[in-house]
Amino acid sequence: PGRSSTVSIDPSGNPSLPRTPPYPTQSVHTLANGTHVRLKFSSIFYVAIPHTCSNFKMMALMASLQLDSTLAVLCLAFVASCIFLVARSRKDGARGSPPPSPPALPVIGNLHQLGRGRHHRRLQALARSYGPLFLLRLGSVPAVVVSSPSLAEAVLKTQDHAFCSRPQPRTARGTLYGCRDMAFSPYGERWRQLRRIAVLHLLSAKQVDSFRSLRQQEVMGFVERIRAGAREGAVNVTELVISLTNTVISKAAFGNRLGGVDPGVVRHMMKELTELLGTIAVSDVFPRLRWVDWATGLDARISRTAAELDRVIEKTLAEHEGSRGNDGEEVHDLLDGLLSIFKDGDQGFRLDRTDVKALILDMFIGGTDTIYKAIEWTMAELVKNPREMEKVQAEVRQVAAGTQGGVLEEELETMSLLHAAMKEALRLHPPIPLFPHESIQNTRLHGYDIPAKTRIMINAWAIGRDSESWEDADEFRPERFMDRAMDYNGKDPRFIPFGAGRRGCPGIAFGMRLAELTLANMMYHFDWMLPEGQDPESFEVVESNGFAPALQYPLILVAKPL
Ligand code: HEM
Repeated sequence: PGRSSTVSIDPSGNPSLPRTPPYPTQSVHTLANGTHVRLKFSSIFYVAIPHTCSNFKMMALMASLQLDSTLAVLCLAFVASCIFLVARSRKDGARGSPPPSPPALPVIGNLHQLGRGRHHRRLQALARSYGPLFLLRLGSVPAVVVSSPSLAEAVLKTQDHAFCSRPQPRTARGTLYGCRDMAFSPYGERWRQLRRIAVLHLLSAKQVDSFRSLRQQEVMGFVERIRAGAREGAVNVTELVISLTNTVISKAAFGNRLGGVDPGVVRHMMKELTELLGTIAVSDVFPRLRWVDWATGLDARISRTAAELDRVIEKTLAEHEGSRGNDGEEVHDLLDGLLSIFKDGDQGFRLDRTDVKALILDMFIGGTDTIYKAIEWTMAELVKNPREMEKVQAEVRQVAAGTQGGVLEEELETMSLLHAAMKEALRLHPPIPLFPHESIQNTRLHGYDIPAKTRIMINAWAIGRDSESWEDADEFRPERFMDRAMDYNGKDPRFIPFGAGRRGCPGIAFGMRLAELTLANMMYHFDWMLPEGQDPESFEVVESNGFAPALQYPLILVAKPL
């Protein structure tokens, strides 16, 4: 008594029942123990009871049997649908919902769509058709291309915990001690420790400051070489700038203690290393075809370069170890700094000898090509836009007026037009136009599923020319940076020549101090023009081929001393 239960059975299961109810909507029965039972028939569902059953117990039994079998059918259907759904979701999980992708060819996938260089341009064109996030299959390797500021922000900042690793290409594994360096290291505790050491001990503001007189001295020498060259005719600016940046990096890393190795050999080795690192090995895109790298001679080239590099660095290391302590333990160069951590450790982390060598190579890889390209591109754009050059020159000459010997580093701070011209050149020509990351876990980006270990290529070049972010995006207009508090740190995803987030470039200060000081002195000491027969309108600022292009032809200019 007081308790009731409802049993509903759809009569449509029994087609012999008419749909309109000729049945009572309720009936009351008294059971053998005297309990009264009120049986309600829902107005929607009717209990299907064969006419032959007059006894209530029999009716109840029949009803419960029907119920049981219906429930059993329902349960079976439910379990079956669950199995189906789980199976489907597993299948979907494996495939997920991938980003859109251009049609791929069998075996090579989308490799043919990358072209033979200037990949950033081809990828920008593909982004126009497939959107700012699309998937390529490079041989058997999936790679997602990111081409808009908002997606770059997601990859480099908001979701950078998922996208903070790097692929380890064959050439980097072969030359950088199995990617024991920082730049190519997979994300993890080792990378964190290396990064901390690099940021605190190699590239900190204090360390960068400590190289001030080195920069000043080398830039003065550079000015003198231009002056000497100008007396002969036009000057090969590219060559002189490359030589300057190499010398500064080499002296910052090793001082003058090269262990008897000729500076020219160091320069040659680093050139070979950067060239190799810009090479895509067949096994990078077809991991099963390792033998092709051997057959094409790439393996031999990698081994030769690695052995030669190791020999050179071992010699400089030996000389540094020999001279340690002879000068009152004063740290002079980056290798000295690394050796003290090798010997004494740092916050419980001790570098081994291979770590020291790999980290010092990172300084060369990071700094050599990038700084010279930043200077070369800015100079080329200023020559192409003489009115902008005049404005920068006027500012530099006014700020540094009366300074003996040229522009000093402390004077750079107030040269806002110079900074703006440099930023504008880096927006149009980021020295690393496409930089790679790798996902470390399955994740979702922009509504698409990205599996772990997918390569992510950030097209900084396309982002710098995004027409929604930049008016007349292909024009060189430094004034657009005059009233924007946009810096190199990547906080604004529209401008990321140095990347951003936890893998962002740690060498910004090191690189830009040298680049700005060099450019300021070029502006201060000389008037620049194209050689006779060329004019700014017909002068084309064209990229070379390759993964990280420079100017297609060396920049040859006439320098008129002030
Ligand atoms: C104009 C000069 C430079 C430019 C445009 C530049 C650009 C970049 C870019 C785009 C990245 C990748 C960022 C990312 O993945 O989010 C990077 C990483 C890196 N750069 Fe630079 N760089 C410059 C100068 C330097 C210098 C002078 C050094 C060292 C002396 C350096 C050392 C590194 C290192 C070690 C990394 C790897 C960081 C990591 O993976 O944790 N860079 N740089």
